[in-house]
Amino acid sequence: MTTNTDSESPVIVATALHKRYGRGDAFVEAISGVDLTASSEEFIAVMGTSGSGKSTLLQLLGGLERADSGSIHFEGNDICRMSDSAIVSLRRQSMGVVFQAYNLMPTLDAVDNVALPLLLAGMGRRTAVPIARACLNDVGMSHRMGSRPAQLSGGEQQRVALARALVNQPKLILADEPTGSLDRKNTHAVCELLCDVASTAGRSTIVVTHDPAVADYADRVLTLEDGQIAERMPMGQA
Ligand SMILES: Nc1ncnc2c1ncn2[C@@H]1O[C@H](COP(=O)(O)OP(=O)(O)OP(=O)(O)O)[C@@H](O)[C@H]1O
Repeated sequence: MTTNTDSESPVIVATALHKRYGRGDAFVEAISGVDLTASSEEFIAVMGTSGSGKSTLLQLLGGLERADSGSIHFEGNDICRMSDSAIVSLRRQSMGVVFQAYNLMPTLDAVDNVALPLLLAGMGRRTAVPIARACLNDVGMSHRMGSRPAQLSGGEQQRVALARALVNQPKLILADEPTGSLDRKNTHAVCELLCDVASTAGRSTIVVTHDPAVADYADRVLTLEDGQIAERMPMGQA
């Protein structure tokens, strides 16, 4: 059970974000004055037409792209004012990122793919592998721990990618079209998993999606239009 304080405390707060690509006359205002607060245990879906800035927003929140102005407060830091190396450490420690293209290492089996972030963070294999196994178990992949990505279906690969995103017990999960290449059944299975992992105290989950079926699982849907938040809809009114 969660207290009000838990569910109301923000995990990440982005203020007045702007991001422009290109220069001179040939620029695109990808994000134009976005404010976003994500609370503990909140599952936010970001929707909007192609080119409206969804992926850019997610990349800014994850520190994968730099904002031109604004601030992003997360874990006591302003990501917009951190060095690249500090952002990489913060992401490794406290964020889990999932993409439509699962980005799994083709030569590694599922366990080693999931253990990789821990190994990169300096953890020894003996400690990392049991944690990776537990995460694979959590996403229903305990029977395919020794399989390499090419031996797994799209839905299974996405489960492994989700397990990898969860292995560092992140405060923030950022997912860009995590169900984009999945069929209905696997889409719902991955959404159920995302809902489960989203309901962890101190954690926010932000998912970019075109799929209304995914948005149905969210606590809140933000719609981007030309780099700005057009609507804020509590679920049930979407
Ligand atoms: N690296 C880049 N260089 C130049 N322009 C970019 C770059 N990345 C994105 N853009 C532009 O910024 C705008 C927002 O792109 P973004 O990928 O964030 O949109 P999106 O809503 O995620 O689109 P989609 O749903 O098609 O993935 C688009 O006009 C896009 O062309």
